[in-house]
Amino acid sequence: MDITNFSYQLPDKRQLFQDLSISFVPGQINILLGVNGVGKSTLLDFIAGVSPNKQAAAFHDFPPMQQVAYQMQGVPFTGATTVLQTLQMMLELDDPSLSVTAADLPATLQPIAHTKFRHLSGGQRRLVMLEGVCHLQRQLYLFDEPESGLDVKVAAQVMHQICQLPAAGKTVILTTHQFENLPVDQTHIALLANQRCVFSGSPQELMALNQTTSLQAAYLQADM
Ligand SMILES: Nc1ncnc2c1ncn2[C@@H]1O[C@H](COP(=O)(O)OP(=O)(O)OP(=O)(O)O)[C@@H](O)[C@H]1O
Repeated sequence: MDITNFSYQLPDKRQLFQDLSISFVPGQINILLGVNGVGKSTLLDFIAGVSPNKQAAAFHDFPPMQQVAYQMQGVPFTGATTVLQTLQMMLELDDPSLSVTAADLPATLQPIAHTKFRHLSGGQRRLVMLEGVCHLQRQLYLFDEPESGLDVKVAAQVMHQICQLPAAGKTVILTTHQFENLPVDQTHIALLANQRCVFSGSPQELMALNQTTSLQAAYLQADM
């Protein structure tokens, strides 16, 4: 899955990408890194097809929109539905005959199965959305800062859940600013800076390039 020579100007005429070429590895966890505002979420929007002016010629071998599950930042549900009703609605997107009960939910969600969304904390809302997105049957999963706002223990669980997807042949692209829980095996890193992709490779290659054994240190030393 490649993007080649992709340029994009924001509505206020600032150039966000200039001849951006970037690759993602199918069947792996692809981690999109870069400082705040570099364009990670915008790029996910283009990959997901939610940005209307996608320059199709620059995007190669991505699955069609119907095969993409996208967990955007924020939570798109109103407060009136319960956790179970929300997950049921998401399951029905794939197959109206599917149903979910409280007993099917992971232990973290069972106690809040019948709680309305408006009574959940921000972190709990994110957990529910993650659960729903992971159960959709898609080829490509996009997660925009899936650990943001979560307690360290829950964040580790979230990353563990996401890391199960490649074992089922799925491809993941995620953005993050946290390094603690990032998997280093079967992982591809793409680093955005200065309107381009300035590094593409494994975590080991990024660490070797910057002569460190810490991924976070390698990121901090990278040329951005
Ligand atoms: N609708 C919009 N109109 C104008 N500018 C926008 C719009 N959406 C995003 N931007 C700008 O695009 C730039 C990239 O934003 P984006 O959210 O893609 O960055 P990011 O790398 O995901 O940042 P963060 O790590 O903070 O989430 C930012 O400068 C932002 O202000």
